[in-house]
Amino acid sequence: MNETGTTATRKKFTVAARLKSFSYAMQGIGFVLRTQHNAWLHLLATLGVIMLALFLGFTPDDWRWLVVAMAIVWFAETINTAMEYLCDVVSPHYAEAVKRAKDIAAGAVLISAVAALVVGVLTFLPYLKQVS
Ligand SMILES: Nc1ncnc2c1ncn2[C@@H]1O[C@H](COP(=O)(O)OP(=O)(O)OP(=O)(O)O)[C@@H](O)[C@H]1O
Repeated sequence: MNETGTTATRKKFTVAARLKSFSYAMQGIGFVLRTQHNAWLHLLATLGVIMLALFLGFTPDDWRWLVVAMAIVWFAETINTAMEYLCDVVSPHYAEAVKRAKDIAAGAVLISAVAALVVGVLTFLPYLKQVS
């Protein structure tokens, strides 16, 4: 441990190190996209929603809602995946506490998806009324 009470060592700030850090984060997102079936569904929904919003000519205000709604789902999904991997390291075999942790993290994804759905419906509704 260092003087800040963490195991992280104090490193000098460099642009190269920040770029490397960014590339690790991109590797994490890439891994989630390649391996998580739920992420494939989120990706499909994200692309569908973006295309529909472009077609309907969303205002910047409405894009804001859409971006926030999509971001919370991706945020929850990536954290959930990280949690699952961590749980498997902590306890590769069945453990009641691991089941609780994984199910609660999955619940967070569900909450975010339902919230995004409500935001999406409320944002799209006025446009769809105009079209019909
Ligand atoms: N090591 C473990 N100990 C206890 N329970 C576990 C463990 N691994 C998974 N579980 C539980 O078993 C159930 C099924 O797990 P699984 O990971 O297959 O869930 P899933 O959400 O269907 O998977 P995926 O997200 O890959 O589609 C969940 O309730 C999960 O919490």
